[in-house]
Amino acid sequence: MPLNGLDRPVLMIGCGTMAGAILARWLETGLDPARVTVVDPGRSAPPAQGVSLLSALPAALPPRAVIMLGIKPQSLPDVAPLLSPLLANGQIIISILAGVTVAGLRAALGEKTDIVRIMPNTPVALGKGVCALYADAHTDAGLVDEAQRLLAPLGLVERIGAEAQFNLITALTGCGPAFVFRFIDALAHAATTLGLDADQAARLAMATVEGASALAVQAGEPPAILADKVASKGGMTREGLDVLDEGGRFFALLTEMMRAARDRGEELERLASAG
Ligand SMILES: NC(=O)C1=CN([C@@H]2O[C@H](COP(=O)(O)OP(=O)(O)OC[C@H]3O[C@@H](n4cnc5c(N)ncnc54)[C@H](OP(=O)(O)O)[C@@H]3O)[C@@H](O)[C@H]2O)C=CC1
Ligand SMILES: O=C(O)[C@@H]1CCC=N1
Repeated sequence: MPLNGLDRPVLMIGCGTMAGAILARWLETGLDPARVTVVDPGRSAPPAQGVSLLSALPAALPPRAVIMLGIKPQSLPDVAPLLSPLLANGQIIISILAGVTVAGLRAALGEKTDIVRIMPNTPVALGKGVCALYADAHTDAGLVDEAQRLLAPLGLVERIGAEAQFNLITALTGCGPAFVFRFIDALAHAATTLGLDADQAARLAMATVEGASALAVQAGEPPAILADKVASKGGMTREGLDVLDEGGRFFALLTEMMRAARDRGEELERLASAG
């Protein structure tokens, strides 16, 4: 069965952590590996059996290919001049590059290119990711719908109306898993500092975050209310929450964290448009 009824060839240019996670999920949900070519000079083996691996772009690209840009934003100036002459109508470019706008991609790849800009995150590997999607009016609407169907097995796909919000959304969802991983680590570290065995603390922190996330998703109540429900009157939780909440410092710290990530996106955007 082709993935979501799509029978296009898939070309992945750069297949590291993020594009690799997308590919893993696509293969798990029915993408035929024989339809996939990965172009990645850094790889010594294809990411999965049946996938073709090239160390450089081929002389020609299939006319109806889905072309995923999985390189770092800093590699675009090297890749774009080689890719641009190979592009033709009917292909879809899907870019996962942080801080590179659709206009920036068109300037690099050609004005007539159909481009869908997405921001995935690594939990897509489990079908539990978030994938923000943006396309402008120059991209064929049918191709955008096709891209959206292709992304559906990755998790929550949300179409973004204003590209100006993309860097902030990237800070929340693209970078978000790293922030959550750090929080899990911090929970475990705190318990270890106060006397728990490190392995046990890591195990218990992980299971607590997994359970709390699952409950938050299906509870039908906002997380703030769920937190209050854990905090029994006169009990332990409130004492802990009061430390986090003092003077709004936890919210302030996370706002600072997200601002820093968002601002780096804006900086990457400026660097990309400066060429
Ligand atoms: N990591 C994440 O969680 C997320 C990343 N992104 C975006 O994904 C993109 C990739 O990030 P990430 O996966 O972390 O990075 P990686 O370094 O893991 O992946 C990039 C891959 O591209 C390869 N590459 C470098 N130059 C070329 C080239 N000229 N042609 C083809 N392949 C090339 C790299 O090889 P080599 O290692 O040899 O350089 C590497 O395998 C970035 O644009 C980032 O903004 C978006 C959302 C989340
Ligand atoms: O750190 C980065 O720039 C990329 C984009 C979002 C997650 N990783």
